[in-house]
Amino acid sequence: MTKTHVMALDAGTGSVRAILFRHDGSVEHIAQEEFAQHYPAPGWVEHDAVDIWESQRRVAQRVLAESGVAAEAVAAIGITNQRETCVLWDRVTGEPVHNALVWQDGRTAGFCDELREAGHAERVRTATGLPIDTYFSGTKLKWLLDNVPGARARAEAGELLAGTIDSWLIWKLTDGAAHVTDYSNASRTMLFNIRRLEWDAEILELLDIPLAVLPAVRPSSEVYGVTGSTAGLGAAIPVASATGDQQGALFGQACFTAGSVKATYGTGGSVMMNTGTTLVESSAGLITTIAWGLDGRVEYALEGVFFGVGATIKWLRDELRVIDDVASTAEIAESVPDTGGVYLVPAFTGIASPYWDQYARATVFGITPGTGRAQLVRAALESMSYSYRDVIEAMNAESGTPLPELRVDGGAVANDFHLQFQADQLGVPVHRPRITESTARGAAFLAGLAVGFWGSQEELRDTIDIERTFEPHMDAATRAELYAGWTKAVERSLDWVAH
Ligand SMILES: Nc1ncnc2c1ncn2[C@@H]1O[C@H](COP(=O)(O)OP(=O)(O)O)[C@@H](O)[C@H]1O
Ligand SMILES: O=P(O)(O)OC[C@H](O)CO
Repeated sequence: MTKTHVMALDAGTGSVRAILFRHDGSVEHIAQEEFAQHYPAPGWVEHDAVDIWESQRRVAQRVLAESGVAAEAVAAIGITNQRETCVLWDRVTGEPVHNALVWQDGRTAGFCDELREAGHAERVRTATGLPIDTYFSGTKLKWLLDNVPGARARAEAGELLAGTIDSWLIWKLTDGAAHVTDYSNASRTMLFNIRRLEWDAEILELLDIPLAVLPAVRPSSEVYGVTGSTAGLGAAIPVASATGDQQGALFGQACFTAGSVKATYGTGGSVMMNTGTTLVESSAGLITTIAWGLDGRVEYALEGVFFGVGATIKWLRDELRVIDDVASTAEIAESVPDTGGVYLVPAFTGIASPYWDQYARATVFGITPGTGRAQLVRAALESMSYSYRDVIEAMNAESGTPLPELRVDGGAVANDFHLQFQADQLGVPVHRPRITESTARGAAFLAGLAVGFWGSQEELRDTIDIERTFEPHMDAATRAELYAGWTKAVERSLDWVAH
């Protein structure tokens, strides 16, 4: 049968999606499901990996059924996923030995302190491009091996497999035939040497992690296997790409040349700059990471990451319950001229780039008797723009070339108020593409390239169109004054943590 579509599976932090892309890069259909978040203790965040798999399988089946596209017409499946989240499972039964520890989970803070105090930070950063932080998978995997009864012995006996969500999904999709990850996901584990392109034996020893549990590291665009009966899709479809979602978005926005940048606003978020085949070290709190492995080589990126982005908006809805739905926040924010001096620092699970403090917690400053829901909602939305400005200024300083414009994507870019404020705070135009699921678009193209559905990545560039550009309007004095307030609020937050 003629191949007409590629399916992307986007396993995000808050929801999973299956998206069918046509050959011209347009979207045929999207199926999406949210899944449960588990908070077993303050600062701990877990997902049930079986839940993720079941939801992912359901949306894959649904996207075919609802669109009427035959499974045989799907040229390939590409995976893109929340990164760092760690699963450990039994290689025979396929049962996870514990809930997955999510990237937001901070339970390994004490061990991270020990590693830093023992002087390992520089060695880890040089090898992996990462600061020692609870965010990355390495200490999560150690926690599972140390704390799940019998896990370490079973891992050493070769009975258990570990991986990030891409590995877990590929293993399930292929009926256990492939235990692999790609370079971009491997580079988020704090266990992978991004210079030598192999698991780092010294760090594995330091964290007491047996090599036998880890997946093989493969290019981001390659046929890893075909879908089996567990997936229930009705055809053996090649599983042909894996990419961490932020790197997927970099690819999906066609940021193929060194110096090109995109910003993604999901549950968490990221600003990422392609640095080509050059591994650039940051002295300003940015991460050095692998963008993708493709065409026989890896390319690198500089990244600033954010833990509290769309998660902050969901917190207003689910925990504080001051809004009914996230989409209403734009109108609520616009109902007041400003926040009245209120700043929300969204450090719910610590602060990442460029400050890196795993003990920071969210704070709200500047509350007065007149502060109400609208000011708080507006402060939450504005916090995204300020955080991204922090990182983009660091990138500008490091690259020596100020960013002329910003391409954005992810769920929260549906919010016009937010993008206007982002343009105002950066002082450059912000471009929103028509299809804001860039992560999935990247995964689809990487998969399509592996099976010859698309002939070159340049074809992707031609399929992107800008739906709206937000031009900066704010006067320089207001822009500076507002940002100065943010800077003070972040400093105070960090001080509070220290004392
Ligand atoms: N209109 C909106 N305004 C603000 N935030 C939004 C809006 N729509 C969605 N979001 C946020 O976007 C996030 C979902 O984005 P998505 O890219 O799907 O994330 P993920 O891949 O992490 O699941 C949610 O956290 C939600 O709060
Ligand atoms: O699921 P998202 O879109 O919030 O992305 C999460 C990041 O990959 C975490 O590093």
